[in-house]
Amino acid sequence: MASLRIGTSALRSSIAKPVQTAALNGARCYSSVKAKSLKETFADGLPAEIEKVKKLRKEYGNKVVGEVTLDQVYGGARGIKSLVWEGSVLDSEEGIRFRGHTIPDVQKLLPKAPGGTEPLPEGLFWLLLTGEIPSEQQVRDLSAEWAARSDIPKFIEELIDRCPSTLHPMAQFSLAVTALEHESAFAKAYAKGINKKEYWSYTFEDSMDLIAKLPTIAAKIYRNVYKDGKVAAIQKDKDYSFNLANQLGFADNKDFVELMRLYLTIHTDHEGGNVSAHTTHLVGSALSSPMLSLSAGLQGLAGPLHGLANQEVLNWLTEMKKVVGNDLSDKSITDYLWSTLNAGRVVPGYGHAVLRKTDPRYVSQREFALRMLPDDPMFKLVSQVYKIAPGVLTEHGKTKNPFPNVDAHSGVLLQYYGLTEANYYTVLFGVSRALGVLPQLIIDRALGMPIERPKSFSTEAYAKLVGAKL
Ligand SMILES: CC(=O)SCCNC(=O)CCNC(=O)[C@H](O)C(C)(C)COP(=O)(O)OP(=O)(O)OC[C@H]1O[C@@H](n2cnc3c(N)ncnc32)[C@H](O)[C@@H]1OP(=O)(O)O
Ligand SMILES: O=C([O-])CC(=O)C(=O)O
Repeated sequence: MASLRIGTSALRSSIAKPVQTAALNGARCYSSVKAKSLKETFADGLPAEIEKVKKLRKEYGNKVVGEVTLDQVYGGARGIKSLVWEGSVLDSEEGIRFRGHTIPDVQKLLPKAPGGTEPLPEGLFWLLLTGEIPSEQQVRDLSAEWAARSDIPKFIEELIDRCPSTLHPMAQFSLAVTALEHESAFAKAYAKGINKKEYWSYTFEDSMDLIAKLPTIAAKIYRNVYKDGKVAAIQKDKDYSFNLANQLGFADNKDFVELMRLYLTIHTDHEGGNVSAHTTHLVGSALSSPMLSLSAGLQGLAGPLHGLANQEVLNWLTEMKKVVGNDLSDKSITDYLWSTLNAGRVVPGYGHAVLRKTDPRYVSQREFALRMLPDDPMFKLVSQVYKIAPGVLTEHGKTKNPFPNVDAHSGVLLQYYGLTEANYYTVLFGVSRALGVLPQLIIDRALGMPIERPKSFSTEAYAKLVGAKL
């Protein structure tokens, strides 16, 4: 472990040098381990990526990729192609593919922990950033590197300690991530004045530091709000998900640790247009640091139509259980669904802006539940809602997608293992989402993506544009 620490600090100090040297220095420091480092892998692939985009734009830059209707402008920009996102693409019928791989693919292909069954999210981070499936050694090295970078500054701990327990965990989380700005190598280097070509290297270092520190921050919030405030130290020889589970206080159950590995893998990335990804990208496009960019993304994730829906689902199911008791008949669930809809509320965990079928992230969690907790009463309730809700929502006639999304299932798995505090759930989603949005931020800086600035018009101006008289 000592050699790793030397490796990390040397890697950090190397970032003031030209990009290629920095990457090679990083690799040399890990030479005892042999496997090619993540930074080196990314740096090696970068010239070809830059060339690919340059060529595409030179040869096809003036091709039309779509048209925009007035309804799309007023309809939340649904379907408008205007973003570049390399890590994943979402198909409305099939669901997410990470660099071309489906969820069952990554469950099969990505390295697991010794004796484990679920993929390690470290591997998905590697895949999203480089497009390559990492070797087992590369994933072990990444776990070790994140563990080595995990210490959080004392003032961040004190900041979290000063938050009232009534402040929502997501507000505490984004507050702490914002305050990590203090540690940003990118912001410090930019203030000194650096060449644009070096932006990605500092963004990489900040992203690695940020990800490494999230479990301790997330656990501190959980332990402060719901337990005794004490957080276990990071175990430097363990993987990221084990450490998060351990710091939360649940690692004595190896099935919960496996759940964390699955959870942190599938919640990472959902192409670029969702609120948390788009916000992180947008804020980052102004060259705000990864810390400020992620914090903004987390604040979007904290909305009930986005990530917070997983909290809403468990609270809604708990309320439903109080009303229906053990009566899980079709009629009883149908009536409850209609009572929600007739109250002018949405059915949380159902519907999606892009998906038109059951979310494969829901399916993978359902499969986990069928294996691990088939008789849990709350899982039975979730299954019965899955059977009834699509029909009710179709009859209701509003939602374009009556099927469940990822958030319809996650809380039920967490509560089964004793993590029952629903208001905390979105923090776990946020830890995972960091692993999805930060690779793109590094790619944005490496490709020299510009500040984002779409055009807006007033209603009067649009009316004029379409030839309408108001
Ligand atoms: C990680 C994630 O972010 S996954 C999404 C998590 N969010 C939820 O589960 C919340 C419940 N679902 C929803 O509110 C929506 O389906 C969203 C926000 C996910 C997608 O929104 P949209 O793309 O606008 O959905 P859509 O085009 O189908 O909406 C049309 C109408 O159906 C309604 N609708 C959509 N989903 C639902 C639902 N689950 N229950 C009731 N009504 C719904 C919309 O509110 C809208 O009503 P309106 O015309 O009165 O405004
Ligand atoms: O894609 C979306 O709009 C929402 C979603 O499921 C996610 O961000 O994971």
